Amino acid sequence: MPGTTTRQADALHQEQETVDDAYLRREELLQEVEQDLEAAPRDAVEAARITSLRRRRSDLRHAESGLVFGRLDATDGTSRHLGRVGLPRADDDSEPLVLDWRAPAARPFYTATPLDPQGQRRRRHIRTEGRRVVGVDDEPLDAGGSEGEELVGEGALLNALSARRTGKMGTAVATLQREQDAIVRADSDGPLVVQGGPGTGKTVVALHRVAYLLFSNPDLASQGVLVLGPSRRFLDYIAQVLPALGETAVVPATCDTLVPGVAVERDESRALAELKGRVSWQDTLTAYAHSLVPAPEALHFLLDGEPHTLPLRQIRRAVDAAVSGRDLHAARRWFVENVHDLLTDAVVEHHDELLARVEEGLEDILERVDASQAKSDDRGVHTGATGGHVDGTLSDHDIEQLRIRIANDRSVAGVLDDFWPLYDARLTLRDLLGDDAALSEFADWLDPDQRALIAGEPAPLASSDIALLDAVSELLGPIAEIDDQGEFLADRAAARRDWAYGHVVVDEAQELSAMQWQMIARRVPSRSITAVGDIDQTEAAHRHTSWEGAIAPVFGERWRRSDLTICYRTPREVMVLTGAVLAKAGSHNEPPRAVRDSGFEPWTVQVRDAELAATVRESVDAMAARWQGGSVGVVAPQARVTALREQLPDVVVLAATEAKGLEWDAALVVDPDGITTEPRGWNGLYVALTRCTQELGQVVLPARR
Ligand SMILES: Nc1ncnc2c1ncn2[C@@H]1O[C@H](COP(=O)(O)OP(=O)(O)OP(=O)(O)O)[C@@H](O)[C@H]1O
Repeated sequence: MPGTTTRQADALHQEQETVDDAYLRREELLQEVEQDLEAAPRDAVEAARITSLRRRRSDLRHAESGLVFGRLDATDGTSRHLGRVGLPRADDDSEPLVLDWRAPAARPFYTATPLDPQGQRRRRHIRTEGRRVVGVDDEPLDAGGSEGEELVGEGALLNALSARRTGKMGTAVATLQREQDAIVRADSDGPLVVQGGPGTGKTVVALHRVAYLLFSNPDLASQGVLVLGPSRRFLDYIAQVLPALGETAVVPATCDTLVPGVAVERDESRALAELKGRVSWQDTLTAYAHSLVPAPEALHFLLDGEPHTLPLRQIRRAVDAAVSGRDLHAARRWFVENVHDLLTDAVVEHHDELLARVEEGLEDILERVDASQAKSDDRGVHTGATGGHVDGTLSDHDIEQLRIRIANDRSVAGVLDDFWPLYDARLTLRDLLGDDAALSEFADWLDPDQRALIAGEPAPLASSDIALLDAVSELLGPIAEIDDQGEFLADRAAARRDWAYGHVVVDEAQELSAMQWQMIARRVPSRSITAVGDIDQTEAAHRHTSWEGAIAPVFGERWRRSDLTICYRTPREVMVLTGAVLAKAGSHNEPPRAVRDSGFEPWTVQVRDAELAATVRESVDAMAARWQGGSVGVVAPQARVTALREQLPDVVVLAATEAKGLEWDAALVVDPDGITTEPRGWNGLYVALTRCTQELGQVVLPARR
């Protein structure tokens, strides 16, 4: 229809003008920020302003794509453009040229429907390639509607979803759906667990939530946000999806990298990973750390050749006072200071006794000398702070000097070190884990075989040791105060094990052991946590089958749950296969509903072992030809991966474990039965089947006996 084409051309033209204005305005704003940044900070207020300017610069620089992606036309005749960052007009008072997607006024863009138009007449998605507007998708919101209109901006969404997958994760900021938006903007008090099946946008939601929280809660930038992902590859996503995040207040990490200066040094069996992830370790380690508090005894010191003894009674009191509510090293510091005081008192007392004895002797002599002379001497009065050096008693200053000398005395320090040594966290953990007798005392919930398994492990750290090490480090406390260093908050936070973050986001949260949850809880005293995951994709050794089982040991009842129910990745043709697989995995959940058809029926070829290699090669080549410009991936049982990789050097070949979180246009699942016999069983196959955005092929071998 020519009329439609003209209207479309007009719309493109009109939006191009806005987009051009927006890029110009962004340039101006960037220049202003650069100029402001040239001035060196003079004080703390200035320094905070500089930090916020840097953040603004980073936001502006990284908003190159998606600078403007939408428009809302209200029923009152006003309209607003939306984009990745807000762009105020030069005369700050009027409506911004572009509204930040995170601003409250932008919300109807993600939530308005014809049934609930929220004062809006039309929603427009503006598609751009670079700086060029290539399309607009309009959705009338004033035409009334029916129940069950599930998708927001359907045209733009389906367009985005059918785009080729290049291996890089795209941004979904323009097409976030209602149930996703509700989670992105949810309150951040207390733990929020988001359950979503494959392809429901859990990672998308988690990362956009970080951006939203930082925008809506400026204080968060000074506390930092920890984003925990399953792997380095996930962490790279952060830079791809929300590039501006990485530079300032966000610390990306995996559970294995959470303790600064410590890395995983070896693999471990699933049996050991499961055992060492149990929450019972928290009590075990607490009791073990407590056993390191020394048993009180009288302490003997030698100062300036003089012996001094602090009796058992005093030491017991000092130890008891020190340990209450403190970690072991803080208690030790408290105790040591207390002993320095006690020792100072003892020396002063000793000095006074000596003096008194000298005075008694002197008085005998003085009685024999002229009484008037003795009177004028006035030696019997203790003048405290001022007269000490005159009359032989110690002044406050003398006592302070004495205390300093005692605090720096090597022999005193030696006695205290012997009595209450400093503990290295790693050696302490090793001492416990490597000692069958200690394990039977402090971990009586382990049976003898389990103890032997743990005590027989080599010293280098495995992944499950990191969470145990973190718990031990917390119980011991730092040996000395740590200096905060680094220009950006993210650098300073990452360098400290004891940094208290304002919020923590966890992706693939179903994989966390109870001890890893403890490790996270320690880092966010406010418990402001967003955890996204799919309990049905659990791979970790603990194999939790419910969020209650996974979370309750650490958070009890104090957490909320939200569900994502729509699958944006995997097409309907494939998702219908997954219900049976999920049931075989023992899940009571339904797979998520697919949002679209791909038009490709999943296919299966049966081969004998001898034909496997050739069939896989052929299938991959055919898929690659069909999905040019996109991606093809192969998922196979672990035991076949090496051989397949040699045979297909140009294709990604992964075990089901490694494929979690990834997606390709086409996926070839090799030997699905073999995948179900791996430790993850049917859950592994569920992951494998849900990796494609368009086409699924399966190469099946004869059933095993
Ligand atoms: N609202 C959206 N708009 C556009 N694309 C989206 C949207 N939500 C999700 N997607 C896309 O769907 C795909 C799946 O998203 P994502 O990887 O976040 O899902 P997931 O739930 O983490 O999946 P998995 O459980 O398999 O790891 C990605 O390509 C993502 O970009």
